[in-house]
Formats: sequence, structure tokens, C-alpha cells
Amino acid sequence: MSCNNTDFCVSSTGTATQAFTSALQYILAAQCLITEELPPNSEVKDSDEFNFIIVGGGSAGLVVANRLTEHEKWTVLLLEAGNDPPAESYIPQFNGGLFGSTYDWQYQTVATGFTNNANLNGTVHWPRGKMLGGSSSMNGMIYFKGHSHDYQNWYNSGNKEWHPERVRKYFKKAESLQDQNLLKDPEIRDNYGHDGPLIINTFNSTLRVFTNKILKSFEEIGINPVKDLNTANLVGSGIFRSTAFNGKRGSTVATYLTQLQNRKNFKLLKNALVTKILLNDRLEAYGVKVVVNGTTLKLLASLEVILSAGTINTPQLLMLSGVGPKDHLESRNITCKVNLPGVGQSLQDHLIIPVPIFGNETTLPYEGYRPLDTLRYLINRTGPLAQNSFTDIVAFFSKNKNATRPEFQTHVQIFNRNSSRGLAYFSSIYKPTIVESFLEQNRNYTLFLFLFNLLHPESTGNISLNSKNPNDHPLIYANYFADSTDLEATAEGIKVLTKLVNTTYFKSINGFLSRYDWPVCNNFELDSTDYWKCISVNMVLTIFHPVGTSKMGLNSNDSVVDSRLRVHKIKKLRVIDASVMPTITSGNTNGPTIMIAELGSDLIKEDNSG
Ligand SMILES: Cc1cc2nc3c(=O)[nH]c(=O)nc-3n(C[C@H](O)[C@H](O)[C@H](O)COP(=O)(O)OP(=O)(O)OC[C@H]3O[C@@H](n4cnc5c(N)ncnc54)[C@H](O)[C@@H]3O)c2cc1C
Repeated sequence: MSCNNTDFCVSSTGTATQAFTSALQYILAAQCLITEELPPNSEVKDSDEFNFIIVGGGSAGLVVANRLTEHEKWTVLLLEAGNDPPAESYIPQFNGGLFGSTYDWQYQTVATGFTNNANLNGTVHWPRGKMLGGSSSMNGMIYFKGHSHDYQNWYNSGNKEWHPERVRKYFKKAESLQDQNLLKDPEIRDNYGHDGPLIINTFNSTLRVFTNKILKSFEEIGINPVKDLNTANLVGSGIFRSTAFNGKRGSTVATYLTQLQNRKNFKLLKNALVTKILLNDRLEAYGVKVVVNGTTLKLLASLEVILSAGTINTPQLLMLSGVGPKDHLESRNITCKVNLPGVGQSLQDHLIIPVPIFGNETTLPYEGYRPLDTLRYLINRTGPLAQNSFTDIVAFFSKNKNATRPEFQTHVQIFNRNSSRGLAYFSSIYKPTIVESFLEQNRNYTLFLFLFNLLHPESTGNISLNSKNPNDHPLIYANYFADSTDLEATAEGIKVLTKLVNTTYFKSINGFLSRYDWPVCNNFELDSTDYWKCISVNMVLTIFHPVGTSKMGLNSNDSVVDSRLRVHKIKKLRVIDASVMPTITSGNTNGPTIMIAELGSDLIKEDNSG
């Protein structure tokens, strides 16, 4: 249908046609308001010098860029391998829509044969954002700050900058809590910051009736609902806070970058893949080699180079630059400039096991969104598109009900009967027999999929180079369940969760646990410890929280940066991103990464204020 008035399918004297045309124009214009207008590439020439060069404009990198450019005399260049985020990044419902696209680095773990035999290719997809905002531009927008004990552990192992009280101050510096209901509660109000760039809010879920029923079920099995899990130090269940506002994602682009983009001392290059850190004979970092739209440039930093390329790319870049385990570098024909055995090691991640409870729930709303929902979103940013694609509740729990630091977490996904989404989810990950087990039950029943997660794994993995080519994906060994205590804990934790089938709500919908058809597990009794061990090993996935590959610590034999985030044995080089975590935090890692970047930026300011 053309917008010329004569071509409309109704006869009109003109007034109606004009009204329809202007409505269509309004809608077309409204889509342009979804994305942010971001700065174009700065004019930068070969050998240009800046005070600071930041590699990677993700969750951490944009925070650092924002904080360093507050110092008007410093020039700061941010180099980002990706481009501006697309519309799908801003619309919360499409949070999974960037997987496998050019905005995703599309990493896969190495197939070892020990785990993941039920997964396609025996591997786990590890998406990572390749765009401004990095993974904060494609994540689930869940906001947790970790548990105070997590930071106490960091501090106790010698990282003196990271006392839980100091960490708390930097979370608050980042935050601006905007949920008006929660702000009325003095304890919650006090637990958050109010003037920071990072807007913290709550989704207005269209599934609230159902999520309330599930929260009630959690309560019946002893996981009590609380008003705000961050304030309750992650004990209990509840609605999570989200990094989204006005119906849109609040990535570090929408929060930190939009604030800083007009500062004259800020320079930006997108589509800029850094391939090497330049080190002189005194082992000082003095710049980087970067490929921008096919042209290689050497860019110089007079004060510091800061690596914020994330848990996979930061160690990759260190190793490509000759910093890492000597034997490994030599095996890839790279001259070792600094032998740091810890680079790429100590990898931790939150694994997930999808635990399926089916039930006869017939009153769920339409799954996904319809054209009217799209209109509603374009007009006032509400409805299903303004919330993420899974439910906004989680539970933290332990085997011991009195534990004050949780061992496990679960997210909850609901798939209607005959769910095309469910089918897409299972068939993009698992081999056909697993998909069949889902389809068989989902024909008649709604699926409540509990994404069980082990919060403090003992197993560690590692990242190594496949080759010295910077475009080659590094090798990711996730090593889930390499330590058998993780498998034991996972199976026990899942059995706490499966008690949900006996709660009032799930009984009312004849809820039942369903077996995955995976031959080697079929001899085990459903819901037995052995059954869950078998399923866990064969079907384990990630909830996308890799950390630790440039771990902070005192000893350069096993850690990469000191507690001021300076790379051991090298001057003027820091790492500020999720890779510096000495141990993984409880809960989702975006908030802690932003906190690290806030605190790390102040460390840079302190160390360069002379
Ligand atoms: C799909 C998904 C869902 C998630 N859901 C949540 C959630 O709901 N809540 C939560 O708290 N956490 C979540 N996380 C985890 C969280 O987003 C990450 O922990 C956090 O974003 C890590 O931040 P970072 O700065 O370390 O890395 P990133 O944000 O990934 O940033 C790294 C940046 O560096 C760039 N880069 C890499 N290499 C180079 C190079 N050589 N040259 C130039 N640039 C480079 C990348 O393109 C990227 O922009 C999720 C993650 C993913 C991937």
C-alpha cells in the first residue's frame, strides 16, 4: 500500500486518508527514537598520541572512558572492535535476538567429550557483545551486586583495595535507583545510590500473575520472597532489578556513553580491532596496534593503556602481545616478553542446567508479541516488548536453609504449549532426542523451565590461543565439572528446586517433572542424584558470566594484575573488566563489572595525579 492518498483501500474524501497517512508517518518516525544517536569516529591518524587508550567499549570500558574524561586535561581514546548497537539491542524483548549475529563474537567452547554430549557439536555457545556497550548491549539486564562475602574473600586474599565497604561505595557511585515503590522503603533506599549514571529499575511484567504464583511456590519450599534481593544480600527469592528504563535497555551506551560523548577530550574509534599492545624494552606499555576498517594504525598512550576487552579477549590480547605463559606463547611462535603463567587461567563461569517442570496452565497470555504490541511499544514503550524475554524473578538458595551466602540461583523461563520459542531454544542448543523430549510434553503442557545455576564453582577453565592470528577465536576450555564437588553440589541443588512440583500452585496445574531422553541417563530414576548428575554433565550450559582470566592477586605466578589492577611486571598497563575478578561473584556479573570499572577509574586517577 502506498502512502499516496489515492491508493488507500477505502474510499475517502481526503480527511480519513490524511489521518491514516500521518499515523503511519508517526509510527515510521517513532522507530527512529529507539536507538541513541552516537558519536561518529573521531579523526585519528597513525602515531597520534593520547594520555589514555582504552581497549574495548563494553560494560567496563565505557565507565572508564566516562570517568577519565571528567579530568578535562586528559585526552582519552576508546577503541571498540564493534559498531553502534542496533535497534534490537535497545528493545528489551529482543535480548536474545543478537545471538549469532555480527554483534556477537560467537564464541564456542572446545568440545572435550567429557561434557555436553547432548549439545550440538558437543560445545556451548558463549555469546559476547561486539558493539559499543559490549555484553551490556545484549545481556539479560538483570542487576545484582553480588554478596558481601564475595568481596570479603577478594579482600582476605590480599586485594586491599576491595574491602566490602569500599566496594559498596562504588556500587552506589554507579547507581541511580528509580523504582518509586522501592524508594519509599528506607532500608532499600539506603542500599542504592541515587545520582549515578546507571539507572536501576524494575520491569513492568505482563506475566506478574504467574510470577507471583511461582514466588509463592518458592516460599512453600523455604525460599522466602523478599522485596529487594540486593538489600537482602541475595538470600531469598523475588523480582530482580533491571538495567532498563523508559522501556529500553540501559546498557553502558545509554547510560555512561551518552553522558560523555560531547566532551572534547574524548575520542572514539569504532570497528577498531586492537591486535597488539606495544611494549618497550623497559616493559612499559606505550600504545597499541589497531586495525580500523582495514587500515593498521599505531596509536600512542603517554600515561596508560587500559584493557577492557572482556574475559575472553583481554587475555587473548595479552598473549598476542607476548604476555602470558611462556611455553604456550612459544608453542604459537610468539616471543614471550613477560612470562605471566596466570594469563588466561582461573576461568570461572556460572553453569546452568535447564530443569523442566510441565503443567496444565491454560491462562497464560499470548507468548511473545503481536502487531498491536509493537504499535504499543512504538507509541509509549510499554507492553511485552518493554520487558525481557524471560520472567523477571529469580531465587537464591542453598542446601542448608539457614545459610547466609547462597550456593545456587535459578532464573525462570515459561514456554506456552506448542511454543515456537521453546522449540527454537531447544533446537538451537541440543541434539534431536533432547528436542523431542521437550516437544512430546510441550504439545499438551506449558513448560516452566528453571535455569539452575551453581554460584561458586570449584572447577576452573582456561583460555589459550589457537594461533597468533588476532582474528582467530581463542580456545575456550570451560571445564565444567572438572572438580567433582561441583557435580555433587549441582545434583543436590537441583533436588532442592524440584520440590516445587509438590507446591500448591504446581499441584493445581498437575505439575510434573519430565525426563530428558538421553540414552546414557535413561537407566537412572527420574529426580535421583545420579539422574541429575548424568543430565548435568551431558546438557550443561552457560548463563554467560565468564570471569577470572586476568585474575587480581598478589602473586605473579598465578594472578595477572595487582589489587590496583596493574598488570604484574609491566608499567602503564592495566586491566579493568570482568576478567580481573579473583573469584566469581554470587549472581549476575554485569553490576560487579561496572563497580570494578568505577573503582578502577579512581585508582587510575589516584596513580596519575602528580
Ligand atoms: C547474553 C548475555 C547475557 C547476560 N546477562 C546478564 C544479565 O542479565 N545480568 C548481568 O549482570 N550480567 C549478564 N551478563 C554478563 C555481563 O553482561 C558481563 O559480565 C559484562 O558485560 C562483562 O563486561 P566486560 O566489560 O568485561 O566485557 P564486555 O561488556 O563484553 O566488553 C568487552 C568489549 O571489548 C570489545 N573488544 C574485545 N576485544 C577487542 C579488541 N581486540 N579491540 C577492540 N575492542 C575489543 C568488545 O567488542 C566489547 O565491546 C550477560 C552476558 C551475556 C553475553
